Amino acid sequence: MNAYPLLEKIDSPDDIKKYSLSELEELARELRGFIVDTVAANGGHLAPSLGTVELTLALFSVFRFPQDKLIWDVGHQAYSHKILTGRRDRFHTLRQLGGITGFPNRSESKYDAFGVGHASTSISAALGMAISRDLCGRRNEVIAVIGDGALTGGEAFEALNQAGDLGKKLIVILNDNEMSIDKNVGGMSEYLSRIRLDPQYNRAKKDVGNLLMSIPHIGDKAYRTARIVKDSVRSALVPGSVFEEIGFHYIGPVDGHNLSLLQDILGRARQMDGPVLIHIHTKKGKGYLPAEQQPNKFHGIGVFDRKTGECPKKQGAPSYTSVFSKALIELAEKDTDLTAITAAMPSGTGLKAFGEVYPARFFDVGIAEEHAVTLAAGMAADGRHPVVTLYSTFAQRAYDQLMHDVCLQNLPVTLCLDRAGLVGADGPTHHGAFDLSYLRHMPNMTVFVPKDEAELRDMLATAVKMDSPSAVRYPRGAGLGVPLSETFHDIPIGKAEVLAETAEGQAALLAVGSMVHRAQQAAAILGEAGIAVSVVNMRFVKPLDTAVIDAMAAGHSLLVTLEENALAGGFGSAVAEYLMDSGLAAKTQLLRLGLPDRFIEQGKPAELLELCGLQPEQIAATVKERLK
Ligand SMILES: Cc1ncc(C[n+]2csc(CCOP(=O)(O)OP(=O)(O)O)c2C)c(N)n1
Ligand SMILES: CC(=O)[C@@H](O)[C@H](O)COP(=O)(O)O
Ligand SMILES: [Mg+2]
Repeated sequence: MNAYPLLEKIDSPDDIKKYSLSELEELARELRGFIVDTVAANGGHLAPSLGTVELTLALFSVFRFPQDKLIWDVGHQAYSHKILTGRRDRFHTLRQLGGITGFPNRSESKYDAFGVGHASTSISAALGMAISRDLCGRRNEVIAVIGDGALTGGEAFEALNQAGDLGKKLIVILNDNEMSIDKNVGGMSEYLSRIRLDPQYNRAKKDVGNLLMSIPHIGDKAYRTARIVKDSVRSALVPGSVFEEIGFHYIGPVDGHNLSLLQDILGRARQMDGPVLIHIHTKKGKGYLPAEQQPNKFHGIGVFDRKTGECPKKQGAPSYTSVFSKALIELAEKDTDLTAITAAMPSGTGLKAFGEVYPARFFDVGIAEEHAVTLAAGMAADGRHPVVTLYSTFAQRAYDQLMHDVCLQNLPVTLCLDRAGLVGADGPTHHGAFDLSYLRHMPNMTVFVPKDEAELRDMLATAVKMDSPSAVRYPRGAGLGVPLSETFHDIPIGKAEVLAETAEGQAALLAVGSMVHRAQQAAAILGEAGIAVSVVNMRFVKPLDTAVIDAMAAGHSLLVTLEENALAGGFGSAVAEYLMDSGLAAKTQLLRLGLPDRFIEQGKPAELLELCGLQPEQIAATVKERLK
């Protein structure tokens, strides 16, 4: 029997316009079933996408895409959008190598108006499109959908600020599900809950007609006059007055699962002049009980059993994240100056546990990486030692804060970069491919790269004792399963560790982080082929252990650098610069292995490493070829 009879008739969003309200409600059920089936098999962002099913159907039934432009913030809630825009038949390849990507992507579909993955960009991009439209004299609509979590990001406020001022026709839909990945934080989040608790919302839920009446029509003079008279009493009483005050028409809060109400409101918003903000209230995980009950777990999830919602039990080595989490708690017991800062990723970075043990020293700043780093700089300037833990990819946001606020003032802030290297299914928006490149040129910075989870503990302990900026970068997922010591050992700053040295070696493999173990495996393969190579765990990208490079250059004709970072400007570049500057380049060959100068696609980490030629057999073959 066909499980998705309505869905299977949809080849383009225009088909949705033919469906009656009751058919659309049935279609919403089918979409949810289809999404749960696929994510159970592939993993993905389930709970956010289940919450936006009615919104997507309402948008597609009211607007004309792709002439009208729809920009999803983060894009992790856009699975219905993907399925309804010609990608249903390929949706089973979601997040797999060569398959449908997990986020809207301009090269994947003409309906994906803007590529996303990092939060809080949608309103800026939408405003840019609205300005461009007006410059060309076109009349299409531009719509940004942003979550309450993404609204904590500074860029969203910067865009609202300008959009309210410019007065361009623009629709912003605030999808408020009372959650970021974890609990949402901040004054804006509190403000949104006050609006939801406003008796007017509860009245409006019962009396839809009244809510619709309150939406102004084009040329509604009384409304305009009321807006111009900035009456403080009105400001205090009218929900959404903050948005009104900066220049938006505010509509809401609206039940985001009431399809006909959404259709009505979107239809009216389309008729309005100027920027409009529609505040909808939705449930994260809507329609799939395990996700409704545990929206955090089902925000982004691996494969799971559709019937029970259970994930396969994790076996094997502890993750780098969990080793980091425990180590920081242990260190903070003795060092009461340590504080910990996350930008909306307490679970993902492992800092949630720190917050439970040391609530007064833990800070979740929302999706605000820039603020997180300068906040840390402020604490450090006043005598604390903050540990800012960010995903490598999101730390890109805070480049200037690291440079200008932390390094320039030589402040003792430790940046912990989780998910460094290739992350897998999230793809190019999320790979931590560039941190060694963007940290290496910051004066005063020390960059630690642990080869395994035991070294991560020791590097963290060493970094938090420093009185200057430091960064520790480690990969997503399980460690190598090495034994963990009960105590911490200092790692000498800037000193590499020689793991294997051959007197008559032709090549020396100089590796950092995740590539150290692969270098050892490659060395074993080469050894079996009768080629003896030395292996060095470089440990630091800055300062570079130039003494070890000198020694390796003296004993080997070929140096090979290995890193899970972009080759452009990364560890290998640092070695190349040193060889040139020291004159060693004249007699020493250098082979740099790492991530090529392109954005790496999504896929399983092993598949991606293979694409980049970084699996041990490939490394061995490349070295062998070069030695010829
Ligand atoms: C710059 C940046 N920092 C952190 C993240 C990780 N992240 C992805 S979704 C999300 C929460 C978004 O919450 P919200 O916008 O309310 O969407 P919801 O998941 O609740 O639908 C976070 C923190 C990100 N994508 N981009
Ligand atoms: C959409 C987003 O940015 C996050 O949900 C991210 O996908 C989490 O990644 P991890 O699964 O590595 O925690
Ligand atoms: Mg949310």
